[in-house]
Amino acid sequence: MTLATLATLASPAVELRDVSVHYGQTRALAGLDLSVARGQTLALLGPSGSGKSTALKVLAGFVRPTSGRVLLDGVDITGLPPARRGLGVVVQSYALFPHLRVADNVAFGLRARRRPRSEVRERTREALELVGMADYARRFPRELSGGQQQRVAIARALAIRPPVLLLDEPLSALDAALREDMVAELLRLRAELPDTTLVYVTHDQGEALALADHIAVMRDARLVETGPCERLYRHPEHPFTARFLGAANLIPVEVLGPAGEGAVTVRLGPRELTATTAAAAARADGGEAVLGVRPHHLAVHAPGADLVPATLKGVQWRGSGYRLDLELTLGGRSCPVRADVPDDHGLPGIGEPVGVSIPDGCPLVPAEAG
Ligand SMILES: Nc1ncnc2c1ncn2[C@@H]1O[C@H](COP(=O)(O)OP(=O)(O)OP(=O)(O)O)[C@@H](O)[C@H]1O
Repeated sequence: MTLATLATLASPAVELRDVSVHYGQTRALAGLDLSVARGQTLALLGPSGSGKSTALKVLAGFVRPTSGRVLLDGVDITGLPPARRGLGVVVQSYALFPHLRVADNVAFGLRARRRPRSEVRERTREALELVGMADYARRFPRELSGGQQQRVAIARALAIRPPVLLLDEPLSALDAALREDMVAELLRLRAELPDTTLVYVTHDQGEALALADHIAVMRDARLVETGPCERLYRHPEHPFTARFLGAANLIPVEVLGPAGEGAVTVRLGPRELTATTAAAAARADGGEAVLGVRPHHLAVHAPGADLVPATLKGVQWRGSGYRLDLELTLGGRSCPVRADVPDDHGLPGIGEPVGVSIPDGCPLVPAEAG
């Protein structure tokens, strides 16, 4: 193995280095650094307008960055047109050619690359089998359901055997039930293509957690935080991550001091709790910090001396349970929070006092960051 090959293997599969994009006066990306390892699935997660699609388009080559570089296996491809990058791209609207049959849609990229006929036939069949659409090869896109069209779009991207597959909200046009099915399909596909690197744009945290092994959280043209899914969910370092990934309530607490490895004691109303800390949050020692408490971690009781006093502000029935709007009273300040509880037994009327308990083990995040 040559040194050059070794260097390629060690490089991330795709990388954005200090990439900025301006569309006229709009800044869509501001100094984005992103690196995706070979075989990794990275979800780009963030609210609408945060720059996710732009980041993907820069990787695909559809948008030229105002500044910064794009690397594929360590090689600078910033100036390379999309077709010469050899990446698979699937966008929101399936963009199948309506006048071509399924098989011809899938074969399109291979024919454009002037591959021999036998190879085109073989790879088209293989790609359609991979997405479970081999029986539909002769149909036209209009004769398929939305989910089936989406699978064909994925097969078309896969047919060229791209080392990197870029998916931009591929399920956004589908209804909820079909999305669930497609997430399961994509997971199966993922398992069959362990060496393919996947970048998946979504604003749906459930999809991101189900499909990705790493998540990059974006907001306002910038990367907020990136890391393995579980780390980001359980130990977010930024309040925005805690809120966006798991809808955590951000409750101000007083940090009292360390409580062993990766934990601190905090005071929340009348209670002392143990909170987990990531490296950045540990710096909040003694300072302003907030506890990220997910709605299903709050429990609501009748008022009590060792409970956080609160007022019930609203109740919504959600089918599988109840979503409560509460206002915590914390040393004269009030803090709105949401709680998800399984039933409404024992709940007082709107405007009445309640007591709230919060478990140990919620993540502490610095209040000033994010
Ligand atoms: N072609 C364009 N011309 C001008 N502004 C654009 C263009 N494309 C995107 N923008 C702007 O750039 C910003 C980032 O857009 P982008 O599509 O990357 O966000 P996003 O996070 O993918 O959003 P969504 O989830 O709504 O698709 C937004 O403010 C958007 O309005």
